[in-house]
Amino acid sequence: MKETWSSIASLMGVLAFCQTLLHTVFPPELRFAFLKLFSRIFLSFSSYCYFDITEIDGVNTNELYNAVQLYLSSSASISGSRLTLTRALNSSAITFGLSNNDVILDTYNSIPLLWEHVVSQRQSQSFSWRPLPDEKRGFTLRIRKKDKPLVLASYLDYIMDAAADIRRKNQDRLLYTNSRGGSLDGRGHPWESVPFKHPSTFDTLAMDPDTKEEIMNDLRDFASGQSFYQKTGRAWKRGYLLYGPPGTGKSSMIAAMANFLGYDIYDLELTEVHTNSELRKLLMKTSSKSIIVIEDIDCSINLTNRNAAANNSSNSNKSPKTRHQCDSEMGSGAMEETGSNNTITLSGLLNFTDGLWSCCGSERIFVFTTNHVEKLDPALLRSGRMDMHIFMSYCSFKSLKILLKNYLDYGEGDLEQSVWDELEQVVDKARMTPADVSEHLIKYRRDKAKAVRELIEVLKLKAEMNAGKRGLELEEEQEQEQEKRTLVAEDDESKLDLHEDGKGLVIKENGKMEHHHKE
Ligand SMILES: Nc1ncnc2c1ncn2[C@@H]1O[C@H](COP(=O)(O)OP(=O)(O)OP(=O)(O)O)[C@@H](O)[C@H]1O
Ligand SMILES: [Mg+2]
Repeated sequence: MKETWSSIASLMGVLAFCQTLLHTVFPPELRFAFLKLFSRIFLSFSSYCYFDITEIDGVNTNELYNAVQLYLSSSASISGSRLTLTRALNSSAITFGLSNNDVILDTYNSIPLLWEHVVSQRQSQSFSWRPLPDEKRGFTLRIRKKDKPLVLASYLDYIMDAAADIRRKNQDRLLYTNSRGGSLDGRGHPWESVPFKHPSTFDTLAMDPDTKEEIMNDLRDFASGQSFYQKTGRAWKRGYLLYGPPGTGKSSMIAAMANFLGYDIYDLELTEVHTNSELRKLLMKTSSKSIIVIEDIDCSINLTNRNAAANNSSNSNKSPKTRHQCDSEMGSGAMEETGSNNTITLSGLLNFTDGLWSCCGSERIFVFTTNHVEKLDPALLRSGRMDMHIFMSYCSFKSLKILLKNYLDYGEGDLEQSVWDELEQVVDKARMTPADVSEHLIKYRRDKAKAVRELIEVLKLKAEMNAGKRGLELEEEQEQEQEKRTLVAEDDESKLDLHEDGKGLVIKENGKMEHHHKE
């Protein structure tokens, strides 16, 4: 018995010695290693496993941390009573997040997941190339061990996607331009961006409501059609061609599309791009969920001569050549044809929108605008390339109603029926663009009644002018017809005409008639 006690006492002594040794002799790193060992033993008996997602991973910012933060900020079931509020640069919305050391319960496929936001003070820094924040932040995810495969397989991807969506919704759209052509900046980007705050929406757009609805449905189907595009083996992209006279709302429509879908816009200035490969580079640097716009496509490039273009492109594909070589090979004829020393070709552009390269991202919309659709090559118009052709026309009665509602807040019952009738009668004949009409409404918007009166006057005037013009055109046409007829008659007279008229032979030559009586 005495021996047992003495052995216990000696064991205690050893333990106490170990503890003192641990605190005095062993450096903190070793103590930390011991603690880690103990926690590992503890965890091996626990039915949970833990994932740490730290804010800074080595020297890089951990993207997953930001994504989790955003994702959790969208969750309404935050348990803590203290929330952190943030507003990012260029953002119009405020997001809230978990406060320090707060927890939140999430469920995914009916599996419970517990998130904890762990914040601790960073120990005084040794030398570092990059100063680190004073606080060490991270999320710890606790899940049941048996759910681990599912979380690793899809939950984290789901969080990344959800965070990207939230970011897009919170952040203002961006408008990118390639003002430097296709050349790259210091960070290897060919695009420059500015926040895009165009107020145009489908509500403010004056056009036929049925067409508008059709376009909106088309966009909706496109944005939610990932599985459809995958199933049918098509690249997830769509092309729209907007055509019509200047001031009919083509650019406004693009802005409305971007605002409707929450996409960024890449405004491609084709005249600044010099080669097909530059064009391809630009395409590769566009992000998904974006609208790539080429305005006034008929003015940007000579798009009518596809064969010549194809030859040029195949020439330039054979071996890399300098611009100078290429230009001299193209010869002055080609230069005159394109109007500049641009070597972008129609086939290059078609590859850009349609070829294999167009699939290097997904969920992208191409929009081309033109005032002269008849000038475009049929290759550009064939279906599959430009899926929807949208004609933006002069202001119709339906469009006018939208403009009156938006600018003057005049609905159906706010004006007398006779006024509506008057407007309806003249608006089509006036052939005024929505831009002209809205200019008028803005001018007199302080006096609404006057605005409508003035508008009717202008519409009538334009309608008369058009009718006059049409009258003049008709007169001109008639005159021309008359001239033609007289020319034909003169022509007929100049011919030799022989016929009998009962009394004898009549010879008609160059307008002169001779009678030869029968003997
Ligand atoms: N359909 C429309 N609905 C509402 N506003 C319009 C419409 N069309 C034109 N506007 C007004 O006219 C202005 C010019 O329109 P916009 O720039 O969209 O015309 P566009 O068709 O792109 O012309 P262009 O062919 O010259 O580029 C816009 O700022 C907008 O206020
Ligand atoms: Mg425009």
